[in-house]
Amino acid sequence: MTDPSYRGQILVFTTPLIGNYGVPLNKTAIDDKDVGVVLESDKIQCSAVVVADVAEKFSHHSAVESLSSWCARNGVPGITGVDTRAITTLLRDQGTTLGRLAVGPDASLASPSAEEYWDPTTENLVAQASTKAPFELNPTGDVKIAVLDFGAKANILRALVRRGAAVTVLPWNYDFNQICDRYDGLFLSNGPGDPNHCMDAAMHLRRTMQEWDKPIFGICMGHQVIGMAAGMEAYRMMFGNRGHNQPVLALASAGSIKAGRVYVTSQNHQYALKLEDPFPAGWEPFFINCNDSSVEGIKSTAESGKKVWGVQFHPESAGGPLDTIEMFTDFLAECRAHKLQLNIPRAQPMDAAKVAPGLAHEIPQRVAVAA
Ligand SMILES: NC(=O)CC[C@H](N)C(=O)O
Repeated sequence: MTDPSYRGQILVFTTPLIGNYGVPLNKTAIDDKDVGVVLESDKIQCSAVVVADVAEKFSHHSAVESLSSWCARNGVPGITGVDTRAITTLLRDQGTTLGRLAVGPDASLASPSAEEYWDPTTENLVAQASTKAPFELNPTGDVKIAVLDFGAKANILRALVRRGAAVTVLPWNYDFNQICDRYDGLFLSNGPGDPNHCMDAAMHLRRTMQEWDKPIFGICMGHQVIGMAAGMEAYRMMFGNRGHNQPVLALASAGSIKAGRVYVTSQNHQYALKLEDPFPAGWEPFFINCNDSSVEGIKSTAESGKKVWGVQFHPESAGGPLDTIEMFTDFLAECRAHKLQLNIPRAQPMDAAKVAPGLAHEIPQRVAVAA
């Protein structure tokens, strides 16, 4: 409920009893090593929740309030006592649907006109969810990562900081090209709504990918923006992929990921990159969804000389399986290797004939540095 990617959505829980763990205290003080929250952001992001049976009594050592009191404090409506199985069946048949919560006598049998349904996808929800001003986490980290914030989950920032990165979080439409020299890697976050609202970011990124050869990694919305910058198209799926048990097949190896393996992943998306054959020059498919064959990841080819990856799923989990969590380690390892390579002084061209007459052919022209 606090994942900013759910902004604007009414969530229908298929688990019948919801709220029995209660809600923990969500601290909101950023210190320079922590992202400042326990949950995925500082507030409830979804528009409403629908649960079959809400637990008023909660029991968990870290809980401080019930689900309904938390919703009330956040001004987010919830409805209970409805048949979520019937709603799920309807959504399974007709796909994600515009919805509306109404209670009381006036609501019964009322059939609102189409204009009475708010369609969140018409708005740029990313502009609402993104940070308004840049901020830093763990400034003393050894590798400097810029994060384009489309509505980042806290656990993504945590995954970077816990692996030693100094993280600068930038607004979604910030032109990174102006400051790219200061960073060792670029990360593009998850975010709510239609990725086509982020075309400005994709255009900035297109230039970055042409002119900057350091590692770039994107998750979910970030992956879609990378795809759009590479010339691919993002479309709205009839059935989004959600939940914590989505199997994806790796089609290429990179870092900890091995081609041919299936990884179980956490997902939350309504849009996807269109599967193209062939892929744009310099790009290849990275992962494919085992259930619906949708694109789950793309990467730059070895021949392109670039290090760019995007995944549609959530390696940071929270919640869900940790099968792909090492992708953060892989990304930072690439950034560190790249940084090391840049910092090692290159061999100066020498006048071979003067240094060692007769041995000129043995003096290496370039020093190769192992990654
Ligand atoms: N979690 C995300 O980043 C989702 C991306 C995009 N909003 C989608 O629904 O496809």
